[in-house]
Amino acid sequence: MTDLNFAMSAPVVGTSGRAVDAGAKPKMSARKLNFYYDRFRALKDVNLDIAEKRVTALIGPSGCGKSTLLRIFNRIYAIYPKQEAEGEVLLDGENVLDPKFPLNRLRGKVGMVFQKPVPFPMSIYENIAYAIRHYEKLKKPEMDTRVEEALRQGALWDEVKDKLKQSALGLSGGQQQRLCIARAVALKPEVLLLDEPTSALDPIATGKIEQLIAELAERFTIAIVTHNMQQAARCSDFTAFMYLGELVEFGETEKLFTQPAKQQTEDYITGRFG
Ligand SMILES: Nc1ncnc2c1ncn2[C@@H]1O[C@H](COP(=O)(O)OP(=O)(O)OP(=O)(O)O)[C@@H](O)[C@H]1O
Repeated sequence: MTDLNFAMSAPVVGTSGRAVDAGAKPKMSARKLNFYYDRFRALKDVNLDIAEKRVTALIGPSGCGKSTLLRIFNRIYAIYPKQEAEGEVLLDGENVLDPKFPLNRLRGKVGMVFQKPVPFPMSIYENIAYAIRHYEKLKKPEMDTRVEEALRQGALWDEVKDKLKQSALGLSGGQQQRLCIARAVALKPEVLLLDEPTSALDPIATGKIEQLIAELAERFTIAIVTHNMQQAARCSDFTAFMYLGELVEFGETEKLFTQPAKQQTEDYITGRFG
């Protein structure tokens, strides 16, 4: 598909509860995006818009290229040999794949949270402060405020405020993942990429992260890779269904799950394959 049309006549409230209306303008866009692991073409001419301050879910069977696509959005692949992207990824109109777009600037604007929580082996406070220090020089009281703000945004403050000096490795898996989200939002990014952020968590911790995603969508543009279709339906405003490296269908989540336009999408969401 070529361009996405966010301009709709009447405002619609999506399954996430947020308005999916004409106000959803593209924040990040993939244009004719191809990706190669050496000679293997993992993405094929992908065109996709990620709407500003909305949640976009990437779904599809294992190996279809969801994580690859997410990893291109913050150029994380660039550290690996023999991995190459062709085409463009526009962030507010600027091509972030252009080597002239500084990596540090990109990482400041586009944060990422991985499947397995990866807190640094240091205190809860330092996990946040260490990330901030990479970008900003703050005095102690300002840093304290920023750390608190980030932990509040990560919906973790109340649980950790009395043990900020304790090791982050002592937190539960769900708390560790919220810490990783707090660490990402502490840098005040514009876009948050979440790569299966709940796949290692139990249903209660998953519920907390989903609630957190809904809160964060007020401030950030979010793209989430998930295997869990109920999660995509609950959390996202737009959904992209991918298959074998191609973007098969993209649209409002509610529509895609209730009236998919393509047979392949219908087969996948009804569990006929994948
Ligand atoms: N480092 C790599 N080297 C070679 N091929 C890779 C590499 N990483 C992924 N691939 C291949 O690229 C394709 C897309 O993989 P990707 O991890 O993006 O899929 P995915 O949809 O995220 O899958 P999953 O849901 O299983 O995580 C797959 O065929 C995969 O085997």
